[in-house]
Amino acid sequence: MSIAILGAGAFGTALAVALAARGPVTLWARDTSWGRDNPRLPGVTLPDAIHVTDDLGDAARANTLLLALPAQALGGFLAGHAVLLDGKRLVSTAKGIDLSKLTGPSALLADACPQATVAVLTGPSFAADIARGLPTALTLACADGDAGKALQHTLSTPVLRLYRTTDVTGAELGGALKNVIAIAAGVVIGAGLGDSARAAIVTRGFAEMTRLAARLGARPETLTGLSGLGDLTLTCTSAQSRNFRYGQALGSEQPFDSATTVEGAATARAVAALSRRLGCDMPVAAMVAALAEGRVSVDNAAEMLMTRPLKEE
Ligand SMILES: NC(=O)c1ccc[n+]([C@@H]2O[C@H](COP(=O)([O-])OP(=O)(O)OC[C@H]3O[C@@H](n4cnc5c(N)ncnc54)[C@H](O)[C@@H]3O)[C@@H](O)[C@H]2O)c1
Ligand SMILES: O=P(O)(O)OC[C@H](O)CO
Repeated sequence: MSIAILGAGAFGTALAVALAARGPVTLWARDTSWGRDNPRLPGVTLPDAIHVTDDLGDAARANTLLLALPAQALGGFLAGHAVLLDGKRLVSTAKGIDLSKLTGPSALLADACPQATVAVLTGPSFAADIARGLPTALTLACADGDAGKALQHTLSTPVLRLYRTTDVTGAELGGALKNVIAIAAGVVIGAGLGDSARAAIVTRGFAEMTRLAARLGARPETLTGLSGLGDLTLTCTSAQSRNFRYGQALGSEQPFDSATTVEGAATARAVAALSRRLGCDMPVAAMVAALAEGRVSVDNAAEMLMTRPLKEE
């Protein structure tokens, strides 16, 4: 099985390094001027088994293509290149909800490439950890059980352990929504509101993650698995997380580098729109969207969440 990774950001590059332990991998980037040392993944020199190219036609000759692009870039990329990708095994690593279509990456792929086998790779995993060969467990979600099993075997290594599910909706929503809650957790810590408040926002955030996922047809056990609770735990507790750090900057009114990929900010806006459409209460996500757009202050956001009507858990 030939494998290519489309997108040489931190995660695409780390996956290439991990999979190169099993055999040749092609890594496609728009700009390859960095040679064998990608500034998106500092301290890692690419092994020889990785063929780096800026020729998408060359990369798309592989039969398994991992799309490691940010969620808000995926739709535009597919609009330009779907014809090269259709009929392949396509695996998205994006953790977000597309703002214009209000869908996850699997629907974008299926719409653009109707003959493709579509899957999602998600779960708790920092690119730097994967590139260092640290043990990591992920979820491979594919609606076609047999195709999912084949992909699980193609993409697992001795240190990259993939579990599989057919619940693509649940897996991709877990990955998208945890980024929103991680921003909220970062805000709490950045604003000095304390660890107890962080535990509260993560738990209530998880409640609304499961509520929205259920409304969209996800299975509850998927949300308590690696792709949901697992990734929520990682992202809300580690300063390695860009979403968490962005939240910390918001909470402490510090500047944040706008070139950093922070999937949860756009996804919070998408979730706010979805929650209005579905009549599904998502107060933490709504507050993250308002904070990211500068519509409320941190003090007001905390007060609004704490003074909502009292209710059962
Ligand atoms: N970094 C991680 O630890 C990690 C872990 C798991 C999942 N993810 C997810 O993987 C996705 C990618 O994240 P990342 O960390 O690699 O981001 P990144 O910011 O490091 O890299 C994004 C890459 O996408 C490229 N890109 C952007 N728009 C493009 C376009 N239209 N066409 C071609 N290339 C384009 C950029 O040039 C860049 O190389 C995100 O959804 C993220 O949530 C990241
Ligand atoms: O750095 P973040 O916040 O994008 O998180 C990276 C991964 O999604 C963690 O699983």
